[in-house]
Amino acid sequence: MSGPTRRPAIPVILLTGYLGAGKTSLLNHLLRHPDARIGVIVNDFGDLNIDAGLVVGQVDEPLSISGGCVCCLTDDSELEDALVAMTNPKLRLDAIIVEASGFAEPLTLARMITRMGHHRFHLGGVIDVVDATMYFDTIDTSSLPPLRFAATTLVLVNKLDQVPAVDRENTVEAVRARVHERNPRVIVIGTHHARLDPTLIFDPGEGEQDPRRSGSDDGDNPIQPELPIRELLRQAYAEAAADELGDDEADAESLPHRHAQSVTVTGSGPVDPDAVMDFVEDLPPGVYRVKGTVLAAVGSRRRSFDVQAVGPNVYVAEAPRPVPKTPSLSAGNGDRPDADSVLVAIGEDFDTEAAEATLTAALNSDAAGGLDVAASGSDRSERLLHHVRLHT
Ligand SMILES: Nc1nc2c(ncn2[C@@H]2O[C@H](COP(=O)(O)OP(=O)(O)OP(=O)(O)O)[C@@H](O)[C@H]2O)c(=O)[nH]1
Repeated sequence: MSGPTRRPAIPVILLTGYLGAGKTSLLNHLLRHPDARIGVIVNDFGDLNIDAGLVVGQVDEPLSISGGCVCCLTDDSELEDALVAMTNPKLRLDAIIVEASGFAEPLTLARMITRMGHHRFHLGGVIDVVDATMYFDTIDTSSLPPLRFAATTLVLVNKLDQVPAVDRENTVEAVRARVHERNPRVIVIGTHHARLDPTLIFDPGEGEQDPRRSGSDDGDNPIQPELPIRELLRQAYAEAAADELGDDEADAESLPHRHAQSVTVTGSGPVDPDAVMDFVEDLPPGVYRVKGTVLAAVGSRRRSFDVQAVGPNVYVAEAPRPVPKTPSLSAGNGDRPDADSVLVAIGEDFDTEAAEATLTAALNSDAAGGLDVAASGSDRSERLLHHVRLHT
């Protein structure tokens, strides 16, 4: 999305949840995705329980790579060094997931990542996994909803297979209501075995496709991009997962199994930056992510910006080159050779028509004559530029 000299910042996703809720299951599920290249940081060495077959190398090495990377930290102060190391373009990672121990406080962790403010990575969301059968006995036991949801962007109500089929919807709804009492912007999704559609939280294969992260022009110390055994391991795990389902398959089919929805909108000419920021700073209900590139008038110049939002976290960076001629942002968006800007909104159960209408207006304000760019371009870019300054 951005130019040849600037590498896109990698999203850092925090994975939190009460003991045994399903954090490791989610991690393993994401690692199994055939296109995913995920860096993993586990800050509790003793609890490391990632599928060993998906991890190559010794766990006490600072970095190792196959389907995913593992860096085990026994000390939180090492976190920033590990994150910086994982942004090495040779690793071509799509995302870095930090699995916190069961007792970690999401708010504190989120603040820690944000404070680091490193332009090579940014907070890409906080996922909290809760156990559908234990939620009201463990993390939500007082009259006030848990504070942890203030920092959360996505809650998985996991282990729904252990709830009678007739009660599943109500169970998710009860958790959703409590979470929303604390933070109405959190997306709440029911899962079993933490089977989450990965496109909700990162772009599988994005790091692989991005030549700036390939390091291929960098001859020394190459890291083998793909271990031959990787595919075999994925097949083995896919078969194991099928066996695990076994006779429960039919029942599992009746479990909520939703996929992410997405809307892709393009625009020509400079966007209305304020309208874009209105959208990304206050995402409509159900929209979890927004990503793309926009062309904006800043003073007398036109500049392109990479824009990302995950829940309440907004990330904007200057894009040295405009939107690619063939955006590969989302399935079904097709070729849009004339686009100056493109934004994709991703979420679950959201009003796609309303989102499309709002974004279309924001990205085509010039054509609609609704914005006098020459007169107001600079002022209207101020919020956009403010976010850029936060990461430089
Ligand atoms: N029946 C059922 N079991 C699950 C589900 N998700 C996870 N489990 C099981 O629950 C146990 C705990 O899951 P983990 O993924 O290890 O949970 P965790 O949050 O990483 O656990 P800690 O690291 O101990 O905090 C494992 O035995 C999983 O196989 C689910 O949706 N349904």
